[in-house]
Amino acid sequence: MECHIYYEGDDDPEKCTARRLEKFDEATLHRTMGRVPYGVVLNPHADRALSPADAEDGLGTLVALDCSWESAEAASFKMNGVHRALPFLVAANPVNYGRPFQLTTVEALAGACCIFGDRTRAEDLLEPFRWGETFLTLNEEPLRRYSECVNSSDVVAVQNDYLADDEPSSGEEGRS
Ligand SMILES: C[S@@+](CC[C@H](N)C(=O)[O-])C[C@H]1O[C@@H](n2cnc3c(N)ncnc32)[C@H](O)[C@@H]1O
Repeated sequence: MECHIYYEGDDDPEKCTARRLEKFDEATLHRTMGRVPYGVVLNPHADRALSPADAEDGLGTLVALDCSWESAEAASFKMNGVHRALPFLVAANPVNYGRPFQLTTVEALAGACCIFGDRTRAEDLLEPFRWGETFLTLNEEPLRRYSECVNSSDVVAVQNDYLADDEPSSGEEGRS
């Protein structure tokens, strides 16, 4: 699975996972939108959830946008391709540990590889990060279940199990 990243360069370079992926030859960074190849674009604003059915449409290419979350608005995702949102997965990085949906670029790419059944590629992507393995451990069950789905509707049905578990039970709201 080829990984390409459109790099905005507006986030803390010390914590930027895209630059580290480039350093370890795991992804190609692009600073010009026109150079980003066609592929499955990991876009949290997309209407449809990523599923194994998208693997072929992306022609073996995954694309992410590396920028700060402040600038990751819908209009920023102008890359050419099949736009898909990742289903419920939790972050393992120290900044957003345990938070669902708001993943780093490497977590998003690795999660997508797992959903496409390419666990080895996911492990290679996460290898340069000290918390990389934790991402796979934390999300072991949902990643396996998503990878066994046929299409986006199935993925959303599985996701609903985790969303229900993630809601605070009555009486817990407001507790610190
Ligand atoms: C907003 S950037 C933040 C990058 C962070 N500064 C880093 O160093 O990794 C994260 C990117 O990963 C992808 N991504 C993260 N969470 C996602 C989700 N829930 N669905 C789809 N793509 C997601 C998107 O391409 C998004 O732009």
